[in-house]
Amino acid sequence: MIGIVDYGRGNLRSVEKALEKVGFEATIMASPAELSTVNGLILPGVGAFADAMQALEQGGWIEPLTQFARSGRPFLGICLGMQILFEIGEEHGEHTGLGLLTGRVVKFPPGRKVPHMGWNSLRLEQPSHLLEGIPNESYFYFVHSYYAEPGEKKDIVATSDYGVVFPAVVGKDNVWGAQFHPEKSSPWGLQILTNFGKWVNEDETLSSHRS
Ligand SMILES: NC(=O)CC[C@H](N)C(=O)O
Repeated sequence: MIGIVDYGRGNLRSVEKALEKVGFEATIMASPAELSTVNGLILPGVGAFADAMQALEQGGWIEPLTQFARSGRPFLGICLGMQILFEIGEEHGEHTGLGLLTGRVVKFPPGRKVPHMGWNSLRLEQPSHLLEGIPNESYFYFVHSYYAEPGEKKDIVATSDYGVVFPAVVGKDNVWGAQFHPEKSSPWGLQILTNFGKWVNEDETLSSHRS
């Protein structure tokens, strides 16, 4: 079972529907107490960095999400949900993120229209389970004005180019993020959700972290 974190800032239904479409059961979770019942987690997000972190804090999510990431179970952040995986966000001042990945989230430099909105292609930087079967240069749907600058280059799995080459997919161990919206990026976004769902089903860390 895949949990979708409901902290009042997400495109929850579209993520749930997309997962169902590709044959995976998902549950929208309004409380961190439910984290013990899921084998994989999706953190969606729409809006501003600090506001999302505040909403997570108010909902009592921060420590439980950190524990979940430590448990080794698959964790995927989408769009703003990916950005807040990092240590610092520069949207409207500097704000602390979840710090599950090292690095910061910065604004696109002047000279291009923001938000970067619409379809853009992906360049695969390294092989990964999450992007298995995704051809190089396939298109995904983006809406964002900020992008991640990971502290570790090896966490960059795929990039896109919007005048500046930025990470479109990041990942380290079990913690992954997509700057685009896989749930709105048929057909290849659905392939990514399929890969994630398969990974969740194959993962066996839940039983050892259930206590
Ligand atoms: N679409 C969004 O919610 C954007 C997330 C973030 N505020 C950004 O601009 O990058």
